Amino acid sequence: MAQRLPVLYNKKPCYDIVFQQSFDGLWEELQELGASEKKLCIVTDSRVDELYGAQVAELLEGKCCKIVKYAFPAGEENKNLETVKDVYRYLIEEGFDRKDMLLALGGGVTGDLTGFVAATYLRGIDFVQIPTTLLAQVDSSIGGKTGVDFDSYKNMVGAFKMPRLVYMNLSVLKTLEERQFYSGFAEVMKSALIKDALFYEWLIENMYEICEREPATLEEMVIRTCSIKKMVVEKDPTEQGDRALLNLGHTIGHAIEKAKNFELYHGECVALGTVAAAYISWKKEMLSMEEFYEIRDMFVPFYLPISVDDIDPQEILKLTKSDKKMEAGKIKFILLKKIGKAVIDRTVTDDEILAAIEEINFSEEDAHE
Ligand SMILES: NC(=O)c1ccc[n+]([C@@H]2O[C@H](COP(=O)([O-])OP(=O)(O)OC[C@H]3O[C@@H](n4cnc5c(N)ncnc54)[C@H](O)[C@@H]3O)[C@@H](O)[C@H]2O)c1
Ligand SMILES: O=C(O)C(=O)C[C@@H](O)[C@H](O)[C@H](O)COP(=O)(O)O
Ligand SMILES: [Zn+2]
Repeated sequence: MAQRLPVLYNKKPCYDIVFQQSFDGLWEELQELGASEKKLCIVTDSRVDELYGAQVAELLEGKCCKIVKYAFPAGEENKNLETVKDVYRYLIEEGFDRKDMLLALGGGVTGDLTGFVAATYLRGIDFVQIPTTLLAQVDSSIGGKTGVDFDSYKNMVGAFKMPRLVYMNLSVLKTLEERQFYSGFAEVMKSALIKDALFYEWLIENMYEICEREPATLEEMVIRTCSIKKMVVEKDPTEQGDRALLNLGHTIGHAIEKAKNFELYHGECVALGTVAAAYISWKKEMLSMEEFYEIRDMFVPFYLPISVDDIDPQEILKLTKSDKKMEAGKIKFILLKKIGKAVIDRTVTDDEILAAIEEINFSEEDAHE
C-alpha cells in the first residue's frame, strides 16, 4: 500500500505526495486527475531519459489521448529560458492545449523548469512532479517554487505553481551517482537543522544505513523530510514569512554555486552555506561553539564539503548581496539558535559575512592539519 501525504494550499487539499517503490502505481494516480482524456508530455533530461524515459512512456502508452516526451541536455547550465523556449515550441508543435498535462520526470532542474513551463504555457497548464533525485524527492518537488536561472543568477525568473501530484518511486535512488546522492542529503540536513532536533539525532544514528542506501531507512528519511517541507509550505506557501527558513545555507550557497559556475552541486553549496550561517550564528552568540563544530563536522561523513578552494571572498560577498533575498538594502539571513531551531535575521553585516566566507575558504594550512 502506497504511503501518502496530502499537502494543503491556502488551507485546502491541493495535491498528494505518493511514496512508492516502483512506477507501477503512476497511471492509477494520473487517471484520478483525468489523464485518460488528456495529452501527456514527459519532460525529462538526457540522463534520466536514458534510465527511465522509455519505462515511464511505455507504462502510459495507449492509456491517455497521446503520450510524447521532450528530453533536454542534463545539467544546471540548461535550467534557463532557452530550454523553456524549446519546451514551449515542442508543446505547440504537438498541439498541447490548456487541458493537457506535463510530467516532470527528473531531478530539481527538471522539476523547476517544467513547473515554470507549466505556470506560463497558455497562462497555465497542469503538471505532475515525478522526482528522481534525493534532492528533488525531499525538497524541490514539494511546495510549488518553480523557475530558472537568468544570466547565471539562481532562480531569478520563476513562479509559484503547485503540482497536481508528486509521485515518488524511491527505488530510483539506487542509480544516483554518489555525489548527487550526498548533494540531496544536504537538504535533508538543512530540514532537520531548521525544524527537527529529533530527526537530526535519527540521522546520526542511521548514518551507516543512509550511506548504504538501505531502502527502509531511505524511505523513512524521505518521508520525514517531506513532512517538514509540507509543514513549512502549508503555513506560508508564497514565502511571506517563515518559508524563508528553508533557505538556510542558500544565501552564501547560491553565491558559491554561481561563482563556481555550477561546478559544485546545489546541495554541496548548501552545505558550505550552512557551515557559514552556523559560524555567523556562533559569532553572534546565538549558537554555542560546540553546536557550530557539531554541525560543521556532521557534513563530513556524508562526503559534503565544509571548505572550498579558489574563491574570492569579495566576489562571494558581492554575489551574496545580489541574490533575491535583499529587502530594503538588508540581506535576509537564516541563522541557527540551536539544532532544530532557525530564525530570520536582518542584522548580518558585510564583515560578518566576510568572516564566515574566510571560515569556509580552504587554505594551504587546512591541507596540512
Ligand atoms: N524548487 C525548489 O523548491 C528547489 C529546492 C531545492 C533545489 N532546487 C533546485 O534543484 C536543482 C538541483 O536539483 P538536483 O540536485 O536534483 O539536480 P539535477 O536535476 O540536475 O539532477 C542531478 C543529476 O542527476 C541525474 N539523475 C536524476 N535522477 C537520477 C537517477 N535516479 N539516477 C541517476 N541519475 C539521475 C540527472 O540527469 C542530473 O544529471 C537546482 O537547480 C536547485 O536550485 C529547487
Ligand atoms: O522551497 C523553498 O522555499 C526553498 O527555499 C527550498 C530551497 O532548497 C531551494 O533551493 C529553493 O529553490 C531556493 O529558493 P530561492 O527562492 O532562494 O531561489
Ligand atoms: Zn535548495
